Amino acid sequence: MHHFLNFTHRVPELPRVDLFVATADPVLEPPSSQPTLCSCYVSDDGCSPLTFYALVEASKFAQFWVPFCKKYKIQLRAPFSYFSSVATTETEHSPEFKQEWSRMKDMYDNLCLKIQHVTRKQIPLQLDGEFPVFSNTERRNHPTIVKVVLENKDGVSDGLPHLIYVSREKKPHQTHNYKAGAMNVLTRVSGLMTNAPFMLNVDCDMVVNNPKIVLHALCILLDPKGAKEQFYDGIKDDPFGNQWVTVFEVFFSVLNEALPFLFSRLQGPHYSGTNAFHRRNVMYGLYPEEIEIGSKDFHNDTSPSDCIETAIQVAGCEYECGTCWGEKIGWVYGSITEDVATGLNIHRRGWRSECCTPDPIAFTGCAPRGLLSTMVQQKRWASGLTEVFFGKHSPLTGMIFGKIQFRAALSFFWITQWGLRSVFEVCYAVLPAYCIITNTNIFPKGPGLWIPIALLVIYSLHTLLEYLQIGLSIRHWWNIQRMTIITTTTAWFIGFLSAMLKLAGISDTVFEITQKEFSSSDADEKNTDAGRFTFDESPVFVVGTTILLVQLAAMLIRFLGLQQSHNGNGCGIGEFISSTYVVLCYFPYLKGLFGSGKYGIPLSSVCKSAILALVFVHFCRKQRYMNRQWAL
Ligand SMILES: O=c1ccn([C@@H]2O[C@H](COP(=O)(O)OP(=O)(O)O[C@H]3O[C@H](CO)[C@@H](O)[C@H](O)[C@H]3O)[C@@H](O)[C@H]2O)c(=O)[nH]1
Ligand SMILES: [Mn+2]
Repeated sequence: MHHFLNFTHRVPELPRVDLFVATADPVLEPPSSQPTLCSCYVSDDGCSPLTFYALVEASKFAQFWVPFCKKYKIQLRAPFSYFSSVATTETEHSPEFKQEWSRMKDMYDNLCLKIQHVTRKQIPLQLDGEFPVFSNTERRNHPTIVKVVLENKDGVSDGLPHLIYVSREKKPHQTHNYKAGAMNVLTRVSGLMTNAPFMLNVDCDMVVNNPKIVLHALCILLDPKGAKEQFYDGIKDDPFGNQWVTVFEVFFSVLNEALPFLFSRLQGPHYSGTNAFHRRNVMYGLYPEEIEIGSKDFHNDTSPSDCIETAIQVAGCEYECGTCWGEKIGWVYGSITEDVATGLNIHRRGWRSECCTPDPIAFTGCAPRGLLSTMVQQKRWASGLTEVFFGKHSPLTGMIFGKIQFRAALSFFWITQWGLRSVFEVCYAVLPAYCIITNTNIFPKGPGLWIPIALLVIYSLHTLLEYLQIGLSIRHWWNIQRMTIITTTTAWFIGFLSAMLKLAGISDTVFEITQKEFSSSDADEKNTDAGRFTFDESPVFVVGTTILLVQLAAMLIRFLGLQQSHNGNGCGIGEFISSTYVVLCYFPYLKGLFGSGKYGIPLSSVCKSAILALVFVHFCRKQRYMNRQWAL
């Protein structure tokens, strides 16, 4: 990352950029991944001496690594990705390069080893020297820690940029607003220290893939603003549906295109929380018409270490009390998908956003690699989006009272109804089973049945073509179809329920961090886990198992002939096909019923599901009985 900033230093007429990295948990987000993105402002919500240690060590490494990259014009500057991609030593390189290359490789391996040892507690972290501030801290209870890890004192244009570690103050009973809170603290701290007119924020699980991204983005930003992300290092065929390939290919590019035939041009892609550049002024709540391009000079000449005292103040718990932070200024509070809420809030002021898609792609990131982390993430999104849907910053109010254009509002509407939609998805998933049990129908009989069948076939072919067109496999397509059914009916449903509990004032939603699963390709081959479904006792799996058991019970009832006798208009083949389709989607769960260890659904979850399924069957049959009485 350093080099971009240097790049911008070297071209004096370009404005500067402050880079924010958020990290929150040294266990789920192992710091060994962080040196890959050496950065300007690092927020550590975990208040972890480990993260700080990793940062200090990484910055030492950077002093050798960055000159090496510059000398040999290396594009992929994240050492993690650079050294794991093969074919670097062998071919037609000069002996000098080879020698330096292996020296860098040794240094990097050494760095990783050091961090690993400390992570695995093989070497205790000495809390002396730089570290005593961490000695009496708890994650949820500690004063602000601000450390200047690197400082480019003399403003050397070729030197490394400032690197600042910030762990904002936490008090046990004070809400800290998760990532949004962290970003707002960085906005203020950076405002004091460097105050660049633009800022780039990335999550700790992102890797910079194209060192020229800042230049590319600035080109756009000197007009509007850019946001775009892609994922690297995914599992083949995306078994848990996390890579969002078609979403980025289709949805984002559509949002970004000028589609002249309908209304006006869209306002641009949604802010998705990471890999985005913002104007500082936008984050300060300004409207487009309040800004005269280039009129305001953000420059300040103080050096970061002069501002530590003030920085500690603005990173304190009480600083925001009674202010507009999280409301009109900065990242918006009140939703655990702060990105959508914040994006909406920016668009409603009439700003436009734009995708920046240089070649090679600017950022690569890490998508959850297992079912458990997928569920955590999807559940959080469903809760957060539901909070936005019913909250003050909903797309509807944005359109009516703000400047969100009609079609932009529709796209926000589409995304924020994910949680609510799950209620319908669950109903649809159990409806065929209901029909089979009660011997009723939802589909027409005879030739009329061809209508829903044709719809299903057309839909499947259409989506399949979308995948094949961009070179994805049929397997990939099916994985996505299946995971769509599974996540919408389980994780989203639980997420929706927890958002409802929050709205009812019963409990609060919690930002559960997704595990960052970095793995190199050779580890992946040995790792038989890749792509296999694993389960735990989360309620998410109870919902899924219940849906499956309900279908199985319905089929059993049908085969045992326990359905009520036909009165000419009973359940037909359509309902049966639908129910089979649900079972097909839930096939990994069926295997899970018989699996053992983490590959099996825990007995307690199976029992809960069985009880729920029995209750469902019971009510179906009671319902049928009541219907019959009513008919008589
Ligand atoms: O209290 C917290 C919680 C999280 N984070 C950081 O937030 C980022 C995103 O968390 P992660 O667990 O990686 O969630 P993802 O589901 O991968 O994140 C997506 O969804 C989030 C909203 O739900 C957005 O904030 C992210 O930018 C977007 O990539 C990470 O850098 C965390 O360190 C904090 O700084 N403080
Ligand atoms: Mn993430």
